[in-house]
Amino acid sequence: MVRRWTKYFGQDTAIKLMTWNNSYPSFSLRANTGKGLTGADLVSRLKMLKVPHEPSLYLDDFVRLKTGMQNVIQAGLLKEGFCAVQDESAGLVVSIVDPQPGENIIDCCAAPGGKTLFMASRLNGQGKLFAVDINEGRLRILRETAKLHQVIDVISTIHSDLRTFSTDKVVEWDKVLLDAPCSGLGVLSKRADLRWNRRLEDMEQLKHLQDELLDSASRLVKPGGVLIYSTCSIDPEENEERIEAFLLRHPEFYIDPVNKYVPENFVTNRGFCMSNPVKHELDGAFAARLVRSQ
Ligand SMILES: C[S@@+](CC[C@H](N)C(=O)[O-])C[C@H]1O[C@@H](n2cnc3c(N)ncnc32)[C@H](O)[C@@H]1O
Repeated sequence: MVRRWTKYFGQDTAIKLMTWNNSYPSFSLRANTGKGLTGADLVSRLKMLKVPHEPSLYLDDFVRLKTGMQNVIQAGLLKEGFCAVQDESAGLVVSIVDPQPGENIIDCCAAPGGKTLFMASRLNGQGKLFAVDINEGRLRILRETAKLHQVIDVISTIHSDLRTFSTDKVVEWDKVLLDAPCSGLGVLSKRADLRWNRRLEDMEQLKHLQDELLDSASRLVKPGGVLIYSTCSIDPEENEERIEAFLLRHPEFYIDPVNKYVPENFVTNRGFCMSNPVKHELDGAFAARLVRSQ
């Protein structure tokens, strides 16, 4: 991992990344707008609880906490669906999907539902969100949380392997999100276990799966529709390289630069979104927005 980061980012950034991953992680909360709440409501609850917080620099309705998560849990804010724990890097992916009321959206690797629930809250009760996942237990969590967050009415869950689900489907979705299984190398500050478990061979298998899932997800996009590919990895082989390889296999798709959807300092020179723990003090994540031509 150290060799890989030094190769891709240089020694200075590699050291900063390791320092970040070894420090105490900060958390973000998203106010549940699906229940009619706002960021201001969340801020006033946190003030009442005397939990130190600051508003997100990038997203409305998100706040950052360095400490005090135990108080938030004990006060029942998560249990009552007042807010969700969600990193801003995940919020930025939803900004790139840009869900609009009335749209037909499919989340291809949806569980446990962080992004599904945020997207559902943006539909304002109009439209449909299909949540596919291979893991039934994780889909159950998604359904339970969707009820709690009062967004279940717009969500349908589908327990399936995306690769079989997509084979006999008519292309019909306005927007298709593929939040792919990945190494998780962007979230090591919160997932200390991963740094001991990841092996180089995993990376080869993951890249193969990511290509297969991208091909499957692309079958679901209607002409003129949008495919969003995201990971919580900062590794170029799981990100830019997967998209470049996909575009060679699928010339019917082109890159829609993400400048319209996220702040400029997240946009790469190819028009992708990249959050970097060292630069943005968020989890590392990647997203590409691709449009299917007619
Ligand atoms: C990165 S996680 C998704 C996180 C989720 N989007 C969120 O925001 O909470 C990847 C998910 O892909 C699912 N998955 C892996 N292989 C799959 C496949 N072949 N078909 C469908 N889902 C799959 C896993 O079960 C896992 O829940």
